[in-house]
Amino acid sequence: MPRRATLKRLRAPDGCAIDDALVLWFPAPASFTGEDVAELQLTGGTAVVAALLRTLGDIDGLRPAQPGEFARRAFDNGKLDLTQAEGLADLIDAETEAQRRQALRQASGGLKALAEDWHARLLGVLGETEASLDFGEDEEDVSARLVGDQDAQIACLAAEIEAHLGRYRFAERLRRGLTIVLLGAPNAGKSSLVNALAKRDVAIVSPEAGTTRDLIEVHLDLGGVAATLVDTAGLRDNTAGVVEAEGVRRARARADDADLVLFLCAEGKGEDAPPGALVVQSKADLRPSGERGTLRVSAVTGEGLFELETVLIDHARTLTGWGQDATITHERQRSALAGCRDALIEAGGEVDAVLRAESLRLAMRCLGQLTGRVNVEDILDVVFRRFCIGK
Ligand SMILES: Nc1nc2c(c(=O)[nH]1)N(C=O)[C@@H](CNc1ccc(C(=O)N[C@@H](CCC(=O)O)C(=O)O)cc1)CN2
Repeated sequence: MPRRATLKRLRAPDGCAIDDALVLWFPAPASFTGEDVAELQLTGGTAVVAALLRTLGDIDGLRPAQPGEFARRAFDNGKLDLTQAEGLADLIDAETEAQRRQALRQASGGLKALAEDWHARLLGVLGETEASLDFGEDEEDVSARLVGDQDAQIACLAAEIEAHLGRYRFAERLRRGLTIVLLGAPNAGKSSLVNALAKRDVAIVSPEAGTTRDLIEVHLDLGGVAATLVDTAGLRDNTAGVVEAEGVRRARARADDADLVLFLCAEGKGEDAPPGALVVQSKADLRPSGERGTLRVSAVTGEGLFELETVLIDHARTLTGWGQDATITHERQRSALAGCRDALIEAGGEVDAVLRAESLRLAMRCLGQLTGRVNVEDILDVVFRRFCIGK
């Protein structure tokens, strides 16, 4: 029965029972891929699955799907556009609430709908531009009025796209997760803080300065935003050996690329913190209470940890444009849309109707690349390779 779960005994060709399974039958075109799809939901277990795969493998024309093959077929059959396929891959990878929401919006066609609206409007302007080519000299008034109208429409489209492009940076950070690098002198208590924030022992701590040599990463969920906290070797110039020196070099390199640097200091006010770093005073239990406004934590007593987490969540949300519902989340999407915007700006400044029409067609081609409407085999490979087996 189409689209109904039915309990069936599965048998090998020789009649031997394999399993009692739920069978779902999705006749084309109402399926995920748009093709006929049969789903077998087995009891589970290694031997059951192996027996079924053996039996299916003996059937001519059947083979296991490649990674991304289901999504690719759905795309080829018009069930998904490229931005939806990207959203789906992100949804599968999503680890936090904000990532899930952003990915689901894209998977359910948020960007596709915008692109289709832009495409329809572009087509309208292009049609008018081409029509104005047919006006003669004696109809100059009409043609001038039409050009003014087209200019307004083109400028409006370019501005709308620009506004979406402006939020890309935030959405991209949210999708891949933030990198927060912890810097500070040896023995400032960085590893203890990492363990306290991770709420488990991930980094080795000892009273010995220079314990952490290589980078240690922990994943945090900062109020729905995914972040990787990187514990580093303490910064000192007279390192104990080549291994520690390399650790310090790596720490600085990671900090240069970080979205946020936390500078931890056990003494003083962090005067030697790099510019833009968030300064945190550690070992608060051993210090006289400091001035108001400075973040003070103690991994021993837990003092200040809640406040630090609150500040980190605040930063994480600011860095990822919390509540902005950005639509462009991948560099591929950004560059296609930037091309579209550039072509629109070009078209807007163009007085010659033939050249203007040419730029408008280029803008439409860029939109086609965004959604995959334009056939671009190399782009498709990159997008669908990301999926795991069975999707
Ligand atoms: N059993 C099962 N659960 C699953 C999936 C699946 O493939 N199988 N999915 C796999 O990702 C997700 C659901 N995604 C799906 C997307 C589209 C269709 C589908 O049949 N689409 C048809 C009909 C739509 C409708 O009736 O509204 C279509 O688009 O024409 C099914 C599942 C999550 N859960």
